[in-house]
Amino acid sequence: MTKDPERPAVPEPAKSPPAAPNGQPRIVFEDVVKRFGKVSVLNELNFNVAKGERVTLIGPSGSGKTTILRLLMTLEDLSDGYIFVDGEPLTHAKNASGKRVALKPKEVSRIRKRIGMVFQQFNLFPNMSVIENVMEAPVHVLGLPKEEARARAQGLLDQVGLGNRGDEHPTRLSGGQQQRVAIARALAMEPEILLLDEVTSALDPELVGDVLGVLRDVAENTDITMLLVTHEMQFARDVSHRVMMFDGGRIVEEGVPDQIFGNPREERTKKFLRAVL
Ligand SMILES: Nc1ncnc2c1ncn2[C@@H]1O[C@H](COP(=O)(O)OP(=O)(O)OP(=O)(O)O)[C@@H](O)[C@H]1O
Repeated sequence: MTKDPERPAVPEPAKSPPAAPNGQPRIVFEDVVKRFGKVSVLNELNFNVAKGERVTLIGPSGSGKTTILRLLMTLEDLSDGYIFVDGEPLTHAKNASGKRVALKPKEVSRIRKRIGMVFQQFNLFPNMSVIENVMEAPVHVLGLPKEEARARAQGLLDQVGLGNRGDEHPTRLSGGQQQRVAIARALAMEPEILLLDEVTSALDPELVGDVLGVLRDVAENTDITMLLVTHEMQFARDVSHRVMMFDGGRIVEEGVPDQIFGNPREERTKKFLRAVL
C-alpha cells in the first residue's frame, strides 16, 4: 500500500484490543424505534455502550447501521423510545407523569456537542482553507477565541499528518487527505463520542491505509467512545472491543471481535461474513 509521504509512521496495531471497559454506560438505546413513513427500520432496539468502548456495527446493507449513528447525531428524528448519553436524555425524556416528551433544541444541542461524526463523504467546506474547516466549529459552536481554535486545529492537522497543508483549499487534497481533515475537524470539538460511518468507502484503495492509520492512533491514544460502521473487517477486529451484527434493524449476535469474526454462532452472521471476507 502506498504511504503518503506526509503521514508520519503509525504504530503497529495492537495484537489484541484491551478488555472492554465497563461501568456507567456512555450511550444507552432504550426501546428505540425508527420509522421512515410506514416502514419500521429499528424496532425496539436496546443496547449500551460503555465509556471508552469501541463498538463496530456490521450487517447487510439496509440493516439500520447508519440510521443508528444518525439518530445519535440527531440527524434523524427518533420515532419512539429514548437515547441517553451519560445518563442524560438526548432528544426525548419522560416527564413527571411518565409521558414521552421532546426536549427543547437548546437542551438537545448541549449534549449533541459532545458527539462527533465522520461521514463517507468528507463534506468539507470548499470555500474555506483546510485549517478554517477545522477551526470552524470550535469558534462558532464552542465560542473558542480564534487564536486558541487555530492552535488546536494546527495541532490536530499535525496529528493527521497534514500540518503543512492548513492554508490550502480542501479541493487540492486527495480524498484520503480530505478525510483526514474531516477526522481532525471532528476531533477539534473534543468529542466524548466519535461516530464513523464507512469513512474509507469512498476512497481509492491506496488511500485507505493512511486514514485507518490515523483512526488507529485515535483509538489507541484517546479514550473516546467510538461507534464504527465499516467494511474494513481487519481494522474492526484490531480496534474494536465489541462487534454487533445487525439484520433487519435487530442485533443478531454480539461479542468480542475474535469470537464474531473467528467463531460466529449465528447462521446469519456466518453467511454475512462469508460474503464480505
Ligand atoms: N431518509 C430515508 N427515507 C426512507 N428510508 C430510509 C431513509 N434512510 C434510510 N432508510 C431505509 O432504512 C433502512 C436502513 O438504512 P441504513 O442506511 O441505516 O442501513 P445500513 O445498514 O447503514 O445500510 P448500508 O450498509 O447500505 O449503508 C434501509 O432500508 C433504508 O432504505
